[in-house]
Amino acid sequence: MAVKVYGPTYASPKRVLMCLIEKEIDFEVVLLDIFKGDHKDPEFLKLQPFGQLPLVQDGDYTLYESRAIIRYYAEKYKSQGTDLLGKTIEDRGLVEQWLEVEAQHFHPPIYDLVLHVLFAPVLGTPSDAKVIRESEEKLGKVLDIYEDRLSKSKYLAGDFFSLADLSHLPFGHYLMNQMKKGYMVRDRKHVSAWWDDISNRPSWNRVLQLYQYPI
Ligand SMILES: N[C@@H](CCC(=O)N[C@@H](CS(=O)(=O)O)C(=O)NCC(=O)O)C(=O)O
Repeated sequence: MAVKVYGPTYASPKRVLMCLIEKEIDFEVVLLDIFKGDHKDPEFLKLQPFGQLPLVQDGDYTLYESRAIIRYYAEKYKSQGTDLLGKTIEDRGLVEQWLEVEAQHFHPPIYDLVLHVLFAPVLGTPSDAKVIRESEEKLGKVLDIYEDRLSKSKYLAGDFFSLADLSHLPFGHYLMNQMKKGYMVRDRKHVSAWWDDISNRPSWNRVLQLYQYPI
């Protein structure tokens, strides 16, 4: 039975879709419309009490939190498709480190930029120039650390593409495209080369081809 992925058009679920494609795992999707409040429907909340996307259903097994889901499938199907976790426990430690860096340091400022630059005009919520300025400054400092790391290592965890790199694509795509802030990457030579490498993977282009972002 195929894995069911809820909310494929949104950014966080795209982490899951790319992982499933890299691991050659069949999936089907359930389209939901956040702007219509589908994710706050009582029936959905029974499955995902935080009312966020993605959610996956794999038979009787249900999982949410995109980074937990990609770790689960990368481990469950370690010997199938692309190895996204590295070969040694030391590799794995670095994959986990950079996954956490993405969640704790890269994601918060970029998420604030997405909300205040892209979603605010559509939702009629405030677009706070101070938040935008501070988020860009925070993200710039994070990308400076990435520039140093990627001057010594082709990918974040080492010489292999991993979940850590994959996890950056859905919101990095917003930065490079819809938000028109690609200069933050292009001004950093090694980050720029890394972004071109990971964003040109056939799996990511397949995700973009199948499921357009709502904004
Ligand atoms: N930590 C969660 C965050 C998921 C999340 O924020 N999803 C957004 C959609 S997107 O920002 O990823 O495109 C959502 O459901 N937002 C609706 C809401 O938070 O009410 C994960 O990684 O799965």
